[in-house]
Amino acid sequence: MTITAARMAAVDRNAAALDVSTKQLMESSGHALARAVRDVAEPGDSVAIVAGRGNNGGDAFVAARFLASDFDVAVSLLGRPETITTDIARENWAALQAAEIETKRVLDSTALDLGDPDVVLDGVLGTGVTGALREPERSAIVAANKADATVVSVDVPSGMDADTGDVADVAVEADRIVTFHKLKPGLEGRDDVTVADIGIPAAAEMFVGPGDLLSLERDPTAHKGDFGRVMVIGGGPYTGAPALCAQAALRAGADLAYVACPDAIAGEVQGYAADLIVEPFAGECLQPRHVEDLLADAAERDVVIIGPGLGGANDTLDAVRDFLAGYEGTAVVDADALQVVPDVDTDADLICTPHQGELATMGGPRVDDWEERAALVAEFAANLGATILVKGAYDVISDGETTRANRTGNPGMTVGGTGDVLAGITGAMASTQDSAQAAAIAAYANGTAGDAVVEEQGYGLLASDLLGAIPTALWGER
Ligand SMILES: NC(=O)C1=CN([C@@H]2O[C@H](COP(=O)(O)OP(=O)(O)OC[C@H]3O[C@@H](n4cnc5c(N)ncnc54)[C@H](O)[C@@H]3O)[C@@H](O)[C@H]2O)[C@@H](O)CC1
Ligand SMILES: [K+]
Repeated sequence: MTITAARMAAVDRNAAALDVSTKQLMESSGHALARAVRDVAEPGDSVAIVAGRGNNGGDAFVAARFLASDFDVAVSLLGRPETITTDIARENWAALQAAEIETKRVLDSTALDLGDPDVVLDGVLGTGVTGALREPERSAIVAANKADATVVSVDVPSGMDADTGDVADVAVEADRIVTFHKLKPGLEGRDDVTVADIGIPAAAEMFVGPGDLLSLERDPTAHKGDFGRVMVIGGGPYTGAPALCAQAALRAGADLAYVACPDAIAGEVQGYAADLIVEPFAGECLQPRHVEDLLADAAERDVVIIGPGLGGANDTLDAVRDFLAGYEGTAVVDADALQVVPDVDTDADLICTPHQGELATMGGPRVDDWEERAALVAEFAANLGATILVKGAYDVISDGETTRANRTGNPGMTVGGTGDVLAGITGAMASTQDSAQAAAIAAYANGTAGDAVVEEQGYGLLASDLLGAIPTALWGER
């Protein structure tokens, strides 16, 4: 199992939210590095530590503190201490000064002199490298490769892309690599790598947390359409459900939300919100005769959400079946529409959002213990070939490969309509994220919105109260 740089940053942030700070992780990283250096060095050997200004360098500062009593340690910082990019790395640099451990500042590429060390510890660049190599980092990498020393790299050999293993320019030729938490994809197949457990709790990966929202950062050059055109197919016996769902999609950042609904209720749906683009079809409920037109419209949109307020009439369910059979994009399936999923033959990428009763109707597992449920839902999702988000006190999300759980939300959210809101957020997320991640973020944000509303006003929450709280849940405090 490997982990990408982006996922690692998310897990790190989730760990911090679980009260395991990045500084604690850095301490573990530095300790693991010091152990690796001890394995290749004799007491009294000289150890040249080359550190960049990010957390990769911070790990190396910690290692220096662990090694200084038994080795001849000298730390070279590539740049001025004021320009160290993170507080925790800067604090660990300060700790070296306070302990009177030998440090040097390398202010230009010609100033780096490693001497003739027995060991070089390479903390120049880790997973945070971006763009072409700059100075003095580039020269430091070249100097490390020239040294007649055993080279130990921190996390990844500096200059290498951790996700791909690509070296665009030069990279440190490491004899040993100590990587943290999990193997990085770019290091796969090498026999010189140690994976160090740095104390990240399993919960930081299992439970959706604020780190999962890091992928929602927006590029300032984005334009209309980049964040999704979401189409809700819903309504008939109910009018509020599709309107709530489509509004939630907008609050979750979709650019445009379309509601395809029977013309008998179209005016009512539009009346709830001017922001919606209502596209009526003839009659009082969805029927097979509407499917051809809906498929043509859906092909122009990024994501479809089918189910909210549709009802469970036989011909409506037939229409859902026909629609999914002909659709090839991403579809969030909710409410009555869920029951057709097990026997539909489709090329669509489905995200099903059942509560536990609906999951049982689909032929899925019904167990009380959430961890047991998670394992069974993963199996069920794999067999179905779909992503499933099972709503509950602990929401479970799985695409059969990745399984997550969500703990946000509260008993006030058992009120009608919150599921429509969740489906809407899921649809918006699915236009920029892969399906399992979209569902995970949606569950987290929906619950966070509900928690914010209840904190402010107490119970008595309406699903429509959630709408205004969605943006802060997604883009507020990280
Ligand atoms: N995410 C985690 O959970 C943990 C990460 N840790 C360490 O943190 C590292 C990632 O730290 P950061 O995100 O601070 O990033 P890095 O330390 O990998 O690199 C960022 C620094 O490099 C400079 N830089 C970036 N691209 C450059 C280029 N092309 N040429 C020259 N300089 C360049 C930046 O200005 C910045 O100073 C990991 O590799 C690992 O060593 C550990 O501290 C423990 C926990
Ligand atoms: K490194």
